[in-house]
Amino acid sequence: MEEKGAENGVAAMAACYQGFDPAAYLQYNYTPPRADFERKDSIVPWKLACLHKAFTEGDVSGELLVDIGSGPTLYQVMSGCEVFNKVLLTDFLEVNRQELRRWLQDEGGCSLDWTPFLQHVCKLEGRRPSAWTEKAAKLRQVIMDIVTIDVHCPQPLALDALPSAGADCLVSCFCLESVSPDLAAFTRALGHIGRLLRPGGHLLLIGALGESYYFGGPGVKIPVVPLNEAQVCASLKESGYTLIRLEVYTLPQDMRVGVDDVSGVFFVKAMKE
Ligand SMILES: Nc1ncnc2c1ncn2[C@@H]1O[C@@H](CSCCNC[C@@H]2Cc3ccc([N+](=O)[O-])cc3CN2)[C@@H](O)[C@H]1O
Repeated sequence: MEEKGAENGVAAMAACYQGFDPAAYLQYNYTPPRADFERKDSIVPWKLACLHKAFTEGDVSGELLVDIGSGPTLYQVMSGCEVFNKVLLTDFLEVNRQELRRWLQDEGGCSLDWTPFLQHVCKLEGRRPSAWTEKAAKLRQVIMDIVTIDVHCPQPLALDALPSAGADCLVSCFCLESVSPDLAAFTRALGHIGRLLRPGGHLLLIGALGESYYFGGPGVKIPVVPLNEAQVCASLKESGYTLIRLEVYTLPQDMRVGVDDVSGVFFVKAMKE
């Protein structure tokens, strides 16, 4: 019976995602105030700083970085693209893969201008902001593919998507808790993506704390499993990771803009045992 329940929960979640609207989602979360590069307490600069530090502090290296559940966003690989010469983007929905492909092909039609994000990461790297064009070119050069993923499958990617050695590093932002009907499914998904990572490889995980829903488009209310820090740490341990660092950002009142009920954001750097 338990297995049947789990399958039904995952199928119901997949149905919720049919109304996901990448352009609306980007407007809700990746424009001011949540993406305001002039504000010290804005969420996106905090996330970019966590990722920059994690990718550049010396212990993360290798060939292949896989982004789990990319959605329609690119910010999560803007630091990693300087460390890995192969980056694989993944998402469950074709509409998101198409959004990413439009940026990759650089023929216009993207729903969001990523320039301010690229400029901010250049500043974090001590480069002049005008180097954003070089960073965009670097990103387009290292992204090898944009493929389908389902984190609820024990084998989340197609068998030929990865070399047999696995990925050297995984990054995943706001995906697992937003696609899992409950904590058990979240923990199982962590285990499934862990199988894509070589032993000793790193996981950089960003997610929502205390979130029970978010809008994936006008009127598209998607349920989320509300997590606290202790649950995140316990799930990582149970799924075969060693925690290196956990950082938490608490949303100021004016970052709560009605598109979700997030109370905080966690950043985890962990290593696969
Ligand atoms: N089975 C599956 N396997 C893999 N990916 C899947 C699956 N199902 C759906 N997906 C894929 O996963 C999805 C990823 S977007 C999920 C959005 N997460 C919640 C949202 C995000 C957000 C952003 C920023 C801030 N903030 O404070 O700045 C807060 C928040 C909290 N609300 C989507 O791309 C879908 O396409």
